[in-house]
Amino acid sequence: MALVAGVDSSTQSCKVVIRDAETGRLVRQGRANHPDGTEVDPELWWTALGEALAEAGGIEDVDAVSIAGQQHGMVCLDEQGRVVRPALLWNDTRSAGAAADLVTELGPEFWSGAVGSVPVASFTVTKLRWLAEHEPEAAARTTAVCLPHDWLTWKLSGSTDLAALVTDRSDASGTGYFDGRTNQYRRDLLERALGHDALLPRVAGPVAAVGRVGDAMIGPGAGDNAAASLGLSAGDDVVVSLGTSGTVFARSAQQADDASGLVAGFADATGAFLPLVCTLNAARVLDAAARMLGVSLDELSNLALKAAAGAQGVVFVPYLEGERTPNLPDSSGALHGLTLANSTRENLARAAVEGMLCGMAACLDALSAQGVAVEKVRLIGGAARSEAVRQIAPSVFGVPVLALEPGERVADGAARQAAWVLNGDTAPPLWTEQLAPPKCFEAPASPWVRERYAEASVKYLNR
Ligand SMILES: Nc1ncnc2c1ncn2[C@@H]1O[C@H](COP(=O)(O)OP(=O)(O)O)[C@@H](O)[C@H]1O
Ligand SMILES: O=C(CO)[C@@H](O)[C@H](O)COP(=O)(O)O
Repeated sequence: MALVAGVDSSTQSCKVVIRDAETGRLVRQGRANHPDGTEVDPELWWTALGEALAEAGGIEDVDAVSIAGQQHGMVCLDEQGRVVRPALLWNDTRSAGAAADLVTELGPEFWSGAVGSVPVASFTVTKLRWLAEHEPEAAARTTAVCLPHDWLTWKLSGSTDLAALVTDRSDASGTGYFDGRTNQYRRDLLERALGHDALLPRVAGPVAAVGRVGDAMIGPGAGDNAAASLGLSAGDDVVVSLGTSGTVFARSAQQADDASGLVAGFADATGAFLPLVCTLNAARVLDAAARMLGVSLDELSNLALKAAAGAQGVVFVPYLEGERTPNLPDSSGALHGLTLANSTRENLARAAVEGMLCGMAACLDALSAQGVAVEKVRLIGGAARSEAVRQIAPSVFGVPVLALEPGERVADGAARQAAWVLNGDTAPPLWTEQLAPPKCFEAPASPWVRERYAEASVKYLNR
């Protein structure tokens, strides 16, 4: 039996699944935590990967491995391949001013036309501009720039040669200096941001073997959302992922071109595209609400389900990390509409779930405005484990919600890519044993919840 390993090096943790390459049956798994914070020494990801692989029983008997990871993070390397400074993650908003400058210099239409997306603080290109302006010495020492999954793939291969750095289209498309239509880097945009050219990872095709670790082939890997899309075989369904980030995406034959900046024109992991909308506030909104109420996440879910839709007028505006969609990097969260009568633990719990979901519903609207049909959604990510989220989501989204058994969809997608690399077929393997059929949640739409949220959230912009 051939085995494949898939890795998800995500914001909060590193997860590994080892599956049967032919059927997709889960054989072993492991995980390890990442540190908190939006600036992280990449060595800590490497340590976590080692721990997660060890917990999964190692990869000595594995035939192929692929690494997926959080998108956009800026990993700068010097001439010797050493990390120049801690990586700035996708949810670090210090480059919001740099993003605004880059958009003003060239115009939003230019950006969406050139690279499919109008950069916000999450994009690598804005972090490089921030580096050039605030840490010019570190910018000058930057010989190569890569992304979290590229760096881990390189480390796993054992190479120290910068020329061996490799990425894939999906993650390259989140940099802000790669055009997924031509599959070419826009070095002019890299130079505009960093102040000089730099070595960038080679962009490998979706099924290229890019190296070896022991006897195992290494696949090109992917950005985490693209890996989830590959793992789910979601067809035309729209996916809502509720991890640290909240993302909404769907496969498409065309690169998005949204000059409003709401929809990012990313590439997927199969050679197509993945229009995507992303918030900074998803699962951690529920973590924060549970902390405030002094309850577990399961208790938070029970409380939320005891309150009526609309939480008797309480609105939780969820901009706890600032926000990316809408682009409000300096905003903060708020509890709105409290009265003596509605100030209950149940309403607060419900408002947290509804607030997070209303943020995602706006993302669904943005995707739909780009021509993507939103007839039902597939729910994944850590917060999709919450029963309250599963039951309330269809009423906020206004469409049925398909929820799978809890699992590691990004790591699964990376494993499926590894199996594809191994068998070299024209299409990814059909993994009959991988996914139990999703459970469908339906509920009458509750548009007044979104209306009340819209009224409340507008009062807290940039505060
Ligand atoms: N039962 C649950 N209810 C709500 N949130 C949950 C539950 N289980 C896990 N989570 C949350 O999911 C998040 C982690 O999800 P994950 O998709 O792994 O995030 P990331 O990929 O960004 O690291 C954490 O914030 C965690 O608290
Ligand atoms: O920035 C984006 C997508 O553009 C995020 O989706 C990151 O890729 C982080 O993902 P999670 O760790 O939240 O899954």
